[in-house]
Amino acid sequence: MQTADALVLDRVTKKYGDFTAVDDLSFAVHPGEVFGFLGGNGAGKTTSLRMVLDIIRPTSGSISVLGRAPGRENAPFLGFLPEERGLYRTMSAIDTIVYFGRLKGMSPGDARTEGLALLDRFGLSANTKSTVGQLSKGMAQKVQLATAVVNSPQLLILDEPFSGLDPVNQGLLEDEIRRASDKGATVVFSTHVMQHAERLCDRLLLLDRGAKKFEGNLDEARALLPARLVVTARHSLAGVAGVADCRAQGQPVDGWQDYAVTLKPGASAGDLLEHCSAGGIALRRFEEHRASLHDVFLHMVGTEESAK
Ligand SMILES: Nc1ncnc2c1ncn2[C@@H]1O[C@H](COP(=O)(O)OP(=O)(O)OP(=O)(O)O)[C@@H](O)[C@H]1O
Repeated sequence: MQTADALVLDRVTKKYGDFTAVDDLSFAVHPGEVFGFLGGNGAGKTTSLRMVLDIIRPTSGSISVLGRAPGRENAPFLGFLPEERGLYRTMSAIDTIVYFGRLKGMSPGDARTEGLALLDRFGLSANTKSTVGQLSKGMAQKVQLATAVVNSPQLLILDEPFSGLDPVNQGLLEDEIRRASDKGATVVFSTHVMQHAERLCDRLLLLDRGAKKFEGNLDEARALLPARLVVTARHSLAGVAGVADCRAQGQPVDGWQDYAVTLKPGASAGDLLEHCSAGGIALRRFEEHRASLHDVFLHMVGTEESAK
């Protein structure tokens, strides 16, 4: 196990009775990375993150958090936004943040100073003394985010942080993740919304029914899907090296026909262009369609439903 990694799961399994929620899962998150933990409903994301936080214990396997076993002594270095948001409804916003800062070993003064700065940055400076019960759901969620980052954690773990936030606050959260990363923190966040992962992640892991389907960066994820292009040519590209499939689309115009082209695994659009020019095949349009993470997810996990 590499202790230099911020987080390591080594062959971790979690069973509930006969049901395997997390299945022999291994991965490592490198220091300073923004790491996306992706999977559909019930994939095992929350279960895995709870084991990292020592809220539940693995059935087998081992976990290293900043080079140590999971446990309370990691609290000063960690930030955690749980999936179930839950704060004391009668406590004020600032007292809530100070309370969590104290739990993580901060002095009351430091926690208060940082808490006020966070509330200001999150647009809640007028609500510092409002009780959590008086805040809207999205506002309360921002207070909870503040409790996670108040101690400037080395490792920030966010479980479905975007759910329940409007688009403006989703943007604010993305900024906050980038800010933590710029300050040197390692960030792990779970989501089933691929667009956030696409914008933020250095690397990502795709989990399906408790098991790892993929670990790597975005380009590596996209390379799992065959490249697709739309090409306008005088003749079909079927038979050209690297082409798996070439289908005419619509009717030809002045002898020019649109084709949807799918390449063989490993073949690139650049190679196809070279083959066309070497073979004297005239082209009018040559557009590569980059696979989105959503496409990759559907390809790896199967159903449209699980991507929602
Ligand atoms: N305490 C428990 N007892 C029994 N089964 C559980 C328990 N906690 C989780 N599970 C099961 O483990 C599986 C993984 O759940 P988990 O909450 O980790 O998924 P998730 O990836 O976070 O899903 P979601 O995106 O829906 O939150 C689910 O099938 C769930 O029903």
